[in-house]
Amino acid sequence: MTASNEAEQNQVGTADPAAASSEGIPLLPQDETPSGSTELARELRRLRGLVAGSVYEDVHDAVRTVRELADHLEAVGKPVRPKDYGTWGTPEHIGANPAIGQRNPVSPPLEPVVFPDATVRADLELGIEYQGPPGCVHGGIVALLFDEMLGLANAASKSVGMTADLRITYSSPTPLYAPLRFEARQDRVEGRKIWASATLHAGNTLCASAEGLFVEPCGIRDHERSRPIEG
Ligand SMILES: CCCCCCCC/C=C\CCCCCCCC(=O)SCCNC(=O)CCNC(=O)[C@H](O)C(C)(C)COP(=O)(O)OP(=O)(O)OC[C@H]1O[C@@H](n2cnc3c(N)ncnc32)[C@H](O)[C@@H]1OP(=O)(O)O
Repeated sequence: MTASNEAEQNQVGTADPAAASSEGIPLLPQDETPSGSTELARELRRLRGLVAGSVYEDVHDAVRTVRELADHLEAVGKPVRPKDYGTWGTPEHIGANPAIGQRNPVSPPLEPVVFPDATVRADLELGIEYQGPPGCVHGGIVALLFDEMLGLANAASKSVGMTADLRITYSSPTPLYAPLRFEARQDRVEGRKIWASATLHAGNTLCASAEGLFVEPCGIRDHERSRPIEG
């Protein structure tokens, strides 16, 4: 197997939509990492919700504990730097993503599934740590998740690019602690330009919709695909 084939095999977001049932199949692998990083991120997500969503009389002991934990992790961890990935979409790259990264406590995380028509869907609930207006999801968080969903819809359709233009229409407040559904699809491709669109519903209510233009970076195709994209 060539290096670029191997890199492509390891890429996430490459599940074949044709293999999906009408229930969809996960677009990204949802494996627990043997190291426990996924579990660590899950507990830190809990902490984010607790810290953002509560007031405490005295947290000095908790501060000490968390500081010791951070010192320990800093001492024993091996940093994963962008220049080490070699390519886009590897577990090391995607794990740190703020929308879908299983290693990133900032990510909800989105757990997208793909359907045979290459539509990508993600169901989730968002808590207080994502709040904008009282009881509602922050508009910037909605934009982040739309950007990711559009990117994933492009990945499912096997042509991807950098976000060049992202337009969001906020139609109705997006509620916290309510089942939300994102759906995204690639609409068309012309040369290096890719258009995709998405919706966000809470039940039957359309909360927001998005349209994005993505531009395929030079050097992402074929044999050059595993070349890192310089930002
Ligand atoms: C990419 C490979 C991925 C592989 C992954 C596989 C696995 C997937 C797994 C997981 C998916 C993860 C998904 C992540 C999602 C997150 C996405 C982001 O957050 S991206 C960061 C934010 N975006 C930027 O930082 C861009 C900054 N801008 C640029 O770098 C450039 O401006 C760029 C690349 C967008 C275009 O630059 P130029 O030099 O390559 O190309 P020019 O010639 O300027 O434009 C090409 C065509 O596009 C139009 N164009 C460019 N920008 C436009 C704009 N803003 N509005 C309208 N048209 C625009 C131009 O008019 C031109 O059109 P004419 O060919 O003449 O018809």
